Amino acid sequence: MGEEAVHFSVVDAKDCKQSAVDVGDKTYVICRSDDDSKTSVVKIHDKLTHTWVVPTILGKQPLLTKSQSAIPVGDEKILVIEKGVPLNESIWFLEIDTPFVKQQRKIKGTEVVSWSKGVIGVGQKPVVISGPSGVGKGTLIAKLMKDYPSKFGFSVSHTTRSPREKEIDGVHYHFTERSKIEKDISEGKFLEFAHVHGNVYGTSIEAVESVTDEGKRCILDIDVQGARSVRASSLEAIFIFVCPPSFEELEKRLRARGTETEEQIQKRLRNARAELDQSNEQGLFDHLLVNDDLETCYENLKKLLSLDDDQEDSDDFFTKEGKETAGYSIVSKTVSEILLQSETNEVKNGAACLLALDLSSLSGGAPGRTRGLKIRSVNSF
Ligand SMILES: Nc1nc2c(ncn2[C@@H]2O[C@H](COP(=O)(O)OP(=O)(O)O)[C@@H](O)[C@H]2O)c(=O)[nH]1
Ligand SMILES: Nc1ncnc2c1ncn2[C@@H]1O[C@H](COP(=O)(O)OP(=O)(O)O)[C@@H](O)[C@H]1O
Repeated sequence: MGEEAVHFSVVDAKDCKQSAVDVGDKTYVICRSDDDSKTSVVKIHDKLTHTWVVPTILGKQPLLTKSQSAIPVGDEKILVIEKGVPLNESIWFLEIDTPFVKQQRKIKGTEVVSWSKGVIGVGQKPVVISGPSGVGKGTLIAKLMKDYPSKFGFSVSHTTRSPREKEIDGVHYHFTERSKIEKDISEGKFLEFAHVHGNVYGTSIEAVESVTDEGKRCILDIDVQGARSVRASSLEAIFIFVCPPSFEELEKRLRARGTETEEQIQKRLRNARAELDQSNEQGLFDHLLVNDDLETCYENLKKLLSLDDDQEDSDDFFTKEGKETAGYSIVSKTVSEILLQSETNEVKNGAACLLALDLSSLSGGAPGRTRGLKIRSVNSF
């Protein structure tokens, strides 16, 4: 197996450092916008029809501060390395024909591309916790967050419902207007959303990724419809359903909490029956937990989480050199690896001037981050 041809070039235009990448019959031109926003602009040239298209860009975008180098990875995405920023901030994928992009193209009826940030290592799978209103999800999650503040982070959902007395905007929920959440959903900013008890609730991609970017394991408290959507998404998670010991006990807890009107309680109890019915559906939840005695249930939840065979991301390279600020650019591509050359070409603080980026076990992708990147130093070069 030899070297693959490298189809890329970096063109320095006056004020706009741009990369042009050929994939199939199209050339993708990636550059910085003319305004001061430093956001990306993508233009697609169809070599057959000689036409240009400016696609809708989805996903969190890289800030194109300096210049970048780019290379296709298969025919679904383009790897873009942004220069002059720390390595763990510099790796991005422009998805051009992944399943997510294909689906969005159909929905929007326009050409679509999507950014996804590359993350070194796989991290731990997020934990989705569902269950009927009043079963104790919030109580269990609060205990977990209090006992393990550096290990777990809560995905703060958006909702159109009004805040309860002790709820804080940005901590328990992002309380939002219906028109705003609908706009953000249509712009692809949400991993999932659902209409629950008469309101819209949704998990933004940013809510999950800001937790995982901090190196913490993300906890999502979402309803069964939301769990179903996450199952169907590119986010690999563990799904737990919390059940009450009995329906009567559920009703008792809901009333004792004292946060809903009688009408709202009735609506939540009606929905609870449907949620409980779906909890046994095959392939939806990985674990069912009965919350009878709170302490026992909490111990069982902890057992479930530590029994998970995910490994902590203990990639030495990432911790040692992920914060290295010397920029890297792509120099070549072999069958399994992409070689990155340090801009300064110096070996500084033990950092390598040549790195091999292994893309063989990528997971996730837009919407969200692309995980599973592996990097090794090639200092002997
Ligand atoms: N699909 C989805 N459901 C959510 C989200 N956030 C909260 N929920 C669910 O919405 C339901 C109502 O939540 P909430 O109004 O806080 O009431 P509670 O369940 O009685 O505490 C619960 O089942 C939550 O799990 C979200 O982002 N997406
Ligand atoms: N195991 C339990 N036994 C008795 N009460 C509980 C238990 N777990 C939670 N509760 C109480 O039940 C009410 C509902 O719990 P909460 O965490 O708000 O539920 P959810 O987030 O699922 O709607 C709260 O008043 C809480 O203190």
